[in-house]
Amino acid sequence: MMTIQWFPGHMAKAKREVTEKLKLIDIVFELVDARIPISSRNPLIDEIVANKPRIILLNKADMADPDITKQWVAFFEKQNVLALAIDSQTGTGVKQIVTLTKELLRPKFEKMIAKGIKKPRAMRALIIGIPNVGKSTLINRLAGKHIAKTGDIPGVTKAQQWIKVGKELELLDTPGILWPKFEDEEVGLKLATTGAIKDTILNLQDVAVYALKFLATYYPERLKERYSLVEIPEDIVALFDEIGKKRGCLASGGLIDYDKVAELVLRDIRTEKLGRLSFERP
Ligand SMILES: Nc1nc2c(ncn2[C@@H]2O[C@H](COP(=O)(O)OP(=O)(O)OP(=O)(O)O)[C@@H](O)[C@H]2O)c(=O)[nH]1
Repeated sequence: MMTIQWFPGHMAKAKREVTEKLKLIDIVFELVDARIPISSRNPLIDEIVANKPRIILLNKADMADPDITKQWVAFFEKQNVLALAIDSQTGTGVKQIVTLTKELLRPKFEKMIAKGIKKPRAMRALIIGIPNVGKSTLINRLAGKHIAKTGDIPGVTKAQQWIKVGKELELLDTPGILWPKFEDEEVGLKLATTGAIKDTILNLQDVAVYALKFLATYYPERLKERYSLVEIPEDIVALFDEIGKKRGCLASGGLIDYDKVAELVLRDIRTEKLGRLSFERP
């Protein structure tokens, strides 16, 4: 996983690169994290993509709360944006991307045929998303074999290549990478909780405090069960203490090691020890 420093110059360059790629394609697959579908979007995406047909792909849906994901799909559809829950790692939902794309682009291609083009070219698509959202994994999944390297270095320009997805669809081999809205503190905390940004960027204890408060509010039963709590203490330090005592996160002298507690809780969240969690609701 890469940590990208998004300086204003980098942002301008990323935007320029995506804008260039947009000229080549018919449809955008906007990849977001199903657990945080708003925080994992680029703040300027609507402006940048503007009039291109688009499908929002709620990736890593295997890790998200299925009921909440359904609500998100309905939320986007209410705004006239097609949305689809997928799991790029196993391929769940991925076939539907092609079906939806065909439906969405049919009018455009029927027009081409009406103009006398007998054999229209393949439909062309671009995957766009913030770092670590699963772009390379999805490209590999759509390609059916390992073409794009996962963990590719972002921003390295090379000749544009098309990857065939069946007969009717082609995908640009390099995805569009855009930055998240990380000037917003809560967005940063959500990105860190889900592991989208490196743990060295934010204070680990701050992230765990945020995550635990969220769990206490929205998933109290799972929190109790995981850490064998009879009640969830109101006070966040007391909650850290309880979890630390139960799990043996101790420093010398028998004191609770809060960094260890934070690490443990975040690891548990990211490895689904508390089940499928969504950190954003419509
Ligand atoms: N559980 C789950 N994990 C996924 C899914 N898609 C991708 N991942 C994992 O998420 C991590 C990031 O995936 P990548 O495909 O490298 O993400 P990317 O968007 O190409 O990342 P950058 O190259 O940093 O821009 C990897 O560990 C993947 O295995 C998914 O649908 N479900």
